[in-house]
Amino acid sequence: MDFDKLILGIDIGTSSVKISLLDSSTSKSIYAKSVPTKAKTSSSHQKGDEQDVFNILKAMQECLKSPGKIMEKVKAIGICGQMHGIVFWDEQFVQTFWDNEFTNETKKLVSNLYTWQDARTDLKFLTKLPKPRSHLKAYSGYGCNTIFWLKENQPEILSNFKHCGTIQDLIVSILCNQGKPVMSTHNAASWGYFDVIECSWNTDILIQANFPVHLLPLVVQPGKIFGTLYETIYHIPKGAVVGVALGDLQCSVIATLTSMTDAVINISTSAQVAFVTKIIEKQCDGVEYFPYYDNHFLAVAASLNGGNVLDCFVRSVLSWVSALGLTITEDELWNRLLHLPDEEHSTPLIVNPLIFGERHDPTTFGSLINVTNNNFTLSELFSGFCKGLINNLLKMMPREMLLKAGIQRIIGSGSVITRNHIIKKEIENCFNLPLSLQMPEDSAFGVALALLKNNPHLFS
Ligand SMILES: Nc1ncnc2c1ncn2[C@@H]1O[C@H](COP(=O)(O)OP(=O)(O)O)[C@@H](O)[C@H]1O
Ligand SMILES: O=C(CO)[C@@H](O)[C@H](O)[C@H](O)[C@H](O)COP(=O)(O)O
Repeated sequence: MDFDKLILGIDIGTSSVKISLLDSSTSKSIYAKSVPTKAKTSSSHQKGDEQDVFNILKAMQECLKSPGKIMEKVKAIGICGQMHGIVFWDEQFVQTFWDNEFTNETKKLVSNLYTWQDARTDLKFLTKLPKPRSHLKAYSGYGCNTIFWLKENQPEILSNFKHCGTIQDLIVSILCNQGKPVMSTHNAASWGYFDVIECSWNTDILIQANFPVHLLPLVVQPGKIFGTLYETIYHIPKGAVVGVALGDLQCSVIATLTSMTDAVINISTSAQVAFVTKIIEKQCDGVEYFPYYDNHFLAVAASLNGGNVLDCFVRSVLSWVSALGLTITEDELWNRLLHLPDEEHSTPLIVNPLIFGERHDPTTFGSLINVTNNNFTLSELFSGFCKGLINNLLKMMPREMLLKAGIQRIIGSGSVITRNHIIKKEIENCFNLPLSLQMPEDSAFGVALALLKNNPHLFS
């Protein structure tokens, strides 16, 4: 088929980088690819969660290499990714990508990515911080709180680097070869201390608390263009337009939502239930209102327990297998777990899977209930974890809240839903609404679609 104008969407997820090529004349995805980043790296803090930026860039390069000559048709590039996290860099670092020089020397020009799972800012630390002037609270793993912690404990990180942003902001800067980032409200709101209504950082509050406000990027509305591609790479022509980076959460919704009566459940490393609304309701524990588009918000129950919990379970089983002197590959174990026969027990095993706590309740962790002499099996344990994840989402965003908002259907997206039949069935059971499924590269497709919708003139 001959395509005229393509839009490339890139999603920098917590576990993998995904790309999608969207045909601007049909708004359909014509190519998709996902590459695991394997970026988790050791942290100097016991509760830290850090990723190696080079591994993320390498996974992105592998994705970009794969479509080949068709990339010559790319007119615009949209980038989204994991929210809340923060990475620091120097002007020169951006250039190293273009010089193809990822050496130990260039490692000094960029920090690790401190992810949304970083829990070093514990409750004790958070209580010392000023209260943000925003309808959004600032939790552990949020960029501004991580800066507060670094200022007190590792000030050299703040003095060694000139710029900071989310990982997707860094990638936008790299592609345009401009060291200084510009952020969308999606990502700024995910850092905390940002007033979405005023579109401004809480600079006065932050200055009073001796926060290095000079590090905070300029913020613009989502849909704005940041710049253009600096040089031709992977057949993508120099000059292709690059949009300001967006949040993966918002992009997963843009990709899938067809009506205001739909809610979206996305499960990848994390898990969320969200719907679009114009009104910020009185907040209840676990539901936040993140900026979406055009004065609309996303009411979101964002759980810290998603695919990462199943990953943790798989790793535990792998370590038991190895302790017994046996072997099984990780892929084979996933495959077996996803195809174990269903079991019926008069007393089913109940798994409360809160391995990572929740933002609104960070000190309550997981538990097993109703263990009997016949239900403590691999099948019951795995399906218990899967079901527990959905029951936890339901607790955070009750069905009544969805019905009150006029929601009539749930759209399921993210690789963990599309690959896991237990999770699909439990969503239908728990939420008791029709479920429609979308492809796993949803956010990469969504960020490309957002560029098309916000800048139709570029593709006419
Ligand atoms: N081989 C596998 N088979 C099925 N599921 C897997 C496999 N490997 C990882 N997963 C699940 O996929 C999740 C990551 O999904 P992914 O879409 O790559 O995440 P993200 O968008 O956060 O980068 C993991 O947390 C894990 O639950
Ligand atoms: O944490 C929130 C929102 O508060 C999430 O919805 C948001 O999507 C974050 O970016 C995720 O935590 C990371 O996404 P993913 O890698 O699990 O796809």
